[in-house]
Amino acid sequence: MDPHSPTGDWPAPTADTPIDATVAVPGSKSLTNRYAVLAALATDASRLTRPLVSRDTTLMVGALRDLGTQVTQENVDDEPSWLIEPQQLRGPAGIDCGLAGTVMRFLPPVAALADGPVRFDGDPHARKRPMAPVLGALRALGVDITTEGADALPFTVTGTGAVRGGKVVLDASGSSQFVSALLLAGARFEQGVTVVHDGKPLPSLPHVQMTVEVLRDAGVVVDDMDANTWHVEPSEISALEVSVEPDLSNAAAFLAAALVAGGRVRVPGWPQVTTQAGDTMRDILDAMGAEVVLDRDGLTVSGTGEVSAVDLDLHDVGELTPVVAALAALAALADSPSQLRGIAHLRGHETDRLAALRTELNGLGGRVTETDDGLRIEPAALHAGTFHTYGDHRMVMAAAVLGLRVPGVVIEDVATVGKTLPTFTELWGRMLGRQG
Ligand SMILES: O=C(O)C1=C[C@@H](OP(=O)(O)O)[C@@H](O)[C@H](O)C1
Ligand SMILES: C=C(OP(=O)(O)O)C(=O)O
Repeated sequence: MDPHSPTGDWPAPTADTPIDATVAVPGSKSLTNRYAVLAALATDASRLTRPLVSRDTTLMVGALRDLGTQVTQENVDDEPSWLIEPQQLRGPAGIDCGLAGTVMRFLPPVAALADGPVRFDGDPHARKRPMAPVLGALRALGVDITTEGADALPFTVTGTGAVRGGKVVLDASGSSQFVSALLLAGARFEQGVTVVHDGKPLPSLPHVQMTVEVLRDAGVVVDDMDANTWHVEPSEISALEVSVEPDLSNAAAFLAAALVAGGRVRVPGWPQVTTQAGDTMRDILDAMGAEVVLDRDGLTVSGTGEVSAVDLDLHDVGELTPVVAALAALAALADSPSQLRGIAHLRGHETDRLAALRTELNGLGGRVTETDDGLRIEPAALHAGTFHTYGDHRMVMAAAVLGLRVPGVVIEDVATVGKTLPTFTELWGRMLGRQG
């Protein structure tokens, strides 16, 4: 947590004039934590420039250190920079996953390569997040895992220093992270790994594509030609020398601000080509009435303050849902409801996001209903009130977007945004021309 960031309740600032701001967004959580895992499994030292420094990535670094990896965190030219030196992975260790899906899913296969027991636990709500498919898959590959109840946190992985590997079939309809987890460590398994997804459609596919791409960057051979099947060849993992792209999903709230308040927001360094799911925000904002321009300097979004209703399938980009739902709730003048579909798996995210968004938006006067696989948001005038955040960083971001237009929105436990963006309130205040 940034020592200067507010904690407790935070009155969300309104936007009294159109915005004209440039917002430099820190590095991607998903890329930072993938690179960190691969660096710990690599043959030599890796250098990550501009990694995200937040609760989720700090937990990842802490866990890798507990497993024996050396991580040196420095600031070079005012930017964070990490030197990650792989060592023989070892137990015993106790890993705090916090509420980070990437830590609780990506590290059990890494712990399986350690020599000794590694116990995993996390925040109270983390014990409710789905884990069974990845634990079952590891057991099928010969790994010893004991749980203390259901197949969820807390559990202990007892490695012997090597994993046989081979083919596993699992149902990853609850989270793409089950697949990514096995692929990230799979090159270090004796037979590599073949992962077959069998079940309802896999969510967040761009995140699996991101995993495949970072593995290829590290010299690993991955076959992803067939749908729902991935094969990782056994091999060494090469050291990485990478600069982390800005987190495009974290950029979503700032871009949304331009649409809601009118004016424009620029995000420098927006990649021309990326596997980040957050890139889809360009199309979503366009559909909601913004003007969106991507050029070599970055992304610029301009809006008039009017938000259009939308019917969107967010299956691939579920992490954008809270901010998109806030935008849809501000489409008060639209003559039709908005529908957000394909996101049943959000019930297993940081909190049950469908229930949380319905409850909190309705608490401000919204007319939101939950469907089997998403949300239906009818036009309604919103009013002041407290917006509860359930330990979910993206609930804070959604509430801040609402607060731009609805006076008197108070965001409960604003510090929870530190899961991925500890400097959120500071950046938000600066975007609005005020102190954060
Ligand atoms: O692998 C990743 O970095 C992520 C995958 C997605 O998870 P789900 O597939 O569980 O939605 C995404 O929502 C999460 O924010 C990050
Ligand atoms: C679902 C998310 O995170 P996690 O990596 O904890 O699953 C998210 O950031 O929206």
